[in-house]
Amino acid sequence: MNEILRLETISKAYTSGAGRRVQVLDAADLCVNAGEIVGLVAPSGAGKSTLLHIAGLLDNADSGRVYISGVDTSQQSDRRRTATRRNDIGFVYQFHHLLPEFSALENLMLPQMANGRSKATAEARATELLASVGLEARGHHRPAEMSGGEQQRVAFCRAMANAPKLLIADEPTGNLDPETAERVFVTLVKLVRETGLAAVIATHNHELAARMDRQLSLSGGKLIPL
Ligand SMILES: Nc1ncnc2c1ncn2[C@@H]1O[C@H](COP(=O)(O)OP(=O)(O)OP(=O)(O)O)[C@@H](O)[C@H]1O
Repeated sequence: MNEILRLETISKAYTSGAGRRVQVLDAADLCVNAGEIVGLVAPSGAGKSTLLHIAGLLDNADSGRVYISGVDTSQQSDRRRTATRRNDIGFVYQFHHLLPEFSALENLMLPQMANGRSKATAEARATELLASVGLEARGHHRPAEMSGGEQQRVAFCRAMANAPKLLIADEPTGNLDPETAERVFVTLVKLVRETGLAAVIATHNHELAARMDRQLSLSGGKLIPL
């Protein structure tokens, strides 16, 4: 088994403005292998986004450890962890967050060039990625010139642009009508399967979650199988 993500006894609490302490995660454990898609289905406020932010190295846990490909990121410097996040983790959110003034191709080239790829190499990969989601004809369109489903497929490609090992997706189809959500979800699964990524996908959609390899929920701050 090629373990990509391991969370060990992750705890996180927030203190509200009124001084009330909310223990969102309480010694949560998770292990995801390469090629595995894990669905995270839990009620609103259960802590899905908090967990994904910690797993994606966007936020720190109060205690516990996050391993990416066996490396304990809790022991890394901030700089090193930022590099791990940029190189090894791709993110998809409910809203596409593409840069509005740039074309689809440019949106896929920029993160690669920021990681040191040449313009020509970045463009070749961007073109290949767009073709893999059936959007070869949309490369020169800006986000506003594409449908919601197309925008989200470009966002998936952007998450894959730097060939990450781990994909973190927070409600990736939450903003789409059911039919488009279905089509976009199929594309996401195809991309993940082709690349052998490990993926953690939070969704409110039980039907989509049922088609992932494993489904987990959050209860009392812990991850439990569904
Ligand atoms: N910065 C913060 N300060 C205080 N409380 C917070 C903060 N961020 C999140 N919370 C609280 O932590 C809990 C978990 O939030 P989180 O966003 O992780 O839930 P979620 O499961 O992703 O919810 P949703 O499905 O509605 O997006 C909620 O009760 C939320 O109000």
